[in-house]
Amino acid sequence: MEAAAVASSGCGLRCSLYPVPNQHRRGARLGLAAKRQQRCAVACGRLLLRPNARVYTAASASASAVIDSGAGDSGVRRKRLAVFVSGGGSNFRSIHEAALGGKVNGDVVALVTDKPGCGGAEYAMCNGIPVVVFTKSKSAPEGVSTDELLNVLRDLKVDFILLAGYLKLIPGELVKAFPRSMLNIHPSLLPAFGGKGYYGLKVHKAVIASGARYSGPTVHFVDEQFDTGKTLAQRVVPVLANDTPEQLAARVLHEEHQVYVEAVAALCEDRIVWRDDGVPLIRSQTNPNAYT
Ligand SMILES: Nc1nc2c(c(=O)[nH]1)N[C@@H](CN(C=O)c1ccc(C(=O)N[C@@H](CCC(=O)O)C(=O)O)cc1)CN2
Ligand SMILES: NCC(=O)N[C@@H]1O[C@H](COP(=O)([O-])[O-])[C@@H](O)[C@H]1O
Repeated sequence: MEAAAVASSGCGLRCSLYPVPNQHRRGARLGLAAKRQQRCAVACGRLLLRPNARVYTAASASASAVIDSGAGDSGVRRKRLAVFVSGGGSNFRSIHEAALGGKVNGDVVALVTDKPGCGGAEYAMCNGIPVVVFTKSKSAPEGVSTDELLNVLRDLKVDFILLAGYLKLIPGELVKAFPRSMLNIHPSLLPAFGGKGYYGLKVHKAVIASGARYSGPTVHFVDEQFDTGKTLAQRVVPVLANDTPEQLAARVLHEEHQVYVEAVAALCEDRIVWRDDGVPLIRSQTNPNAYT
């Protein structure tokens, strides 16, 4: 299937056949865009391309144009990020904006989703970020397998994976392929209120029902199970006497946007230090002897 067609992306923009110059790029643009063998299912508006389709899209061109982004002022190489999203994607957006604004020493080079119609995927398409549908399902037959996804991530030279409201279990093969390189954000103070069944508003309902007086987001490394990887950062918010789950969710989400960007900034500046007992710490940007 040739993607010479141009799809309306539903966001007022149209996907073109050229790289979209809205990523924060410090390195040379190599202009490798040309026709390439497409390994992934790229969603461009309503046009969903199957694996192995020979395509020439804004998304693939845009991604392949940033092969070597080089080192920034800090001397630390700019990192390449894949963000996994199932929903609205506000954490994804805050990370993308932080990358564009220079707060994060990295570029979002792919959005991976199990829900091609979600807000996060729409935002990616509107911003020239390739969308990969993972995994294949009845509702997303254009999805890729784990092996195909691994190939795409290697192709895109992804350094780090960031789960941001992604609701499916990450298979062991993928976890193993990105050791100490995959983060998740969870909307409670883990290990409380985590694991299968705890996602979105269900978490906040359970927190309120428990009578806990404090909650807040946890950023953690991803292991093979839901929410059991090592904690990297947390923020605390009060649970108020008359809170609804929606009110608590909004208070926690506000903190998520700050703490995830700070954690990703540290990751991309190589400021994560692993203590001998396996606990990851963040080295302060301003004081190299201070850790949180
Ligand atoms: N290998 C890992 N995969 C994922 C992790 C992880 O830590 N290790 N974190 C989750 C995110 N997560 C909370 O942070 C989470 C998401 C979803 C669920 C859950 O119970 N999901 C339901 C399906 C919901 C849906 O599709 O609508 C289910 O699996 O039955 C629990 C925790 C991301 N993946
Ligand atoms: N267990 C995973 C989980 O519950 N994740 C939560 O889903 C929301 C996604 O919002 P967003 O799509 O606006 O970033 C966030 O609150 C995130 O912590």
